[in-house]
Amino acid sequence: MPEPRIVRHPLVDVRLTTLRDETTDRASFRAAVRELTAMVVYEAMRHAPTRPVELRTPVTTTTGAELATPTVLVPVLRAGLGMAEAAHAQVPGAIMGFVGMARDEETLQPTTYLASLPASLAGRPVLVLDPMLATGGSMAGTIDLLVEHGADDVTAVCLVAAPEGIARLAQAHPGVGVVAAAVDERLNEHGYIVPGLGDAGDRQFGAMP
Ligand SMILES: O=P(O)(O)OC[C@H]1O[C@H](OP(=O)(O)OP(=O)(O)O)[C@H](O)[C@@H]1O
Ligand SMILES: O=c1cc[nH]c(=O)[nH]1
Ligand SMILES: [Mg+2]
Repeated sequence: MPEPRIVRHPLVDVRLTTLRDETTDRASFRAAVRELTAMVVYEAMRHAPTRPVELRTPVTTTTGAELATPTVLVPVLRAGLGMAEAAHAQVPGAIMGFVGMARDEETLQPTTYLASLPASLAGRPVLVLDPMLATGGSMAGTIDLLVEHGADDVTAVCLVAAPEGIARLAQAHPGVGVVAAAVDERLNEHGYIVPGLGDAGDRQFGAMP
């Protein structure tokens, strides 16, 4: 597995601080998720191949660029839904699939409740969007589904990752790259990232009953 790519930038640090602060309200939290997603997706697309396009400016003709292969974005519900629109704004031509995963907070095992994906993902770069990579179970399970659909070029795009999740993903899917805004210290005994930001789904959308 390639080394995780951590986006280092003062504007990233400021947004992360907003996310980590327990006094941040839900609307401000969602706004920081969107802003940070734009930065992390920008980095995730750094090596995307382009092809030349000829165009006219008001002054002359010139050569521009367009993405060579349509990207597929896959937010992992619920928390990844907050990243979807900002990622799509960065890559407007992308198509989007959806995976729903919920982690049992006792066993830490994820259950899939939704998989809406293009029939074939072969040859298409796929960015999986989930703010939290904790034990790595949800991300590894999502990528299992993508591989079943033929995916061969997958990047996990996260906001906060734990070393444990990165290691698990490296073992389960060694070809998958990780791009994140931060790699934190560790998981606690409840499987939460430390220092982390709490439950990214609850902080955006409210606690489930
Ligand atoms: O790496 P893991 O240990 O699997 O944990 C990470 C997962 O936990 C959170 O989702 P959660 O299950 O809380 O669902 P939610 O987005 O609906 O809150 C998060 O958004 C990831 O999907
Ligand atoms: O810290 C964590 C771990 C899993 N899921 C979250 O939302 N936060
Ligand atoms: Mg949650």
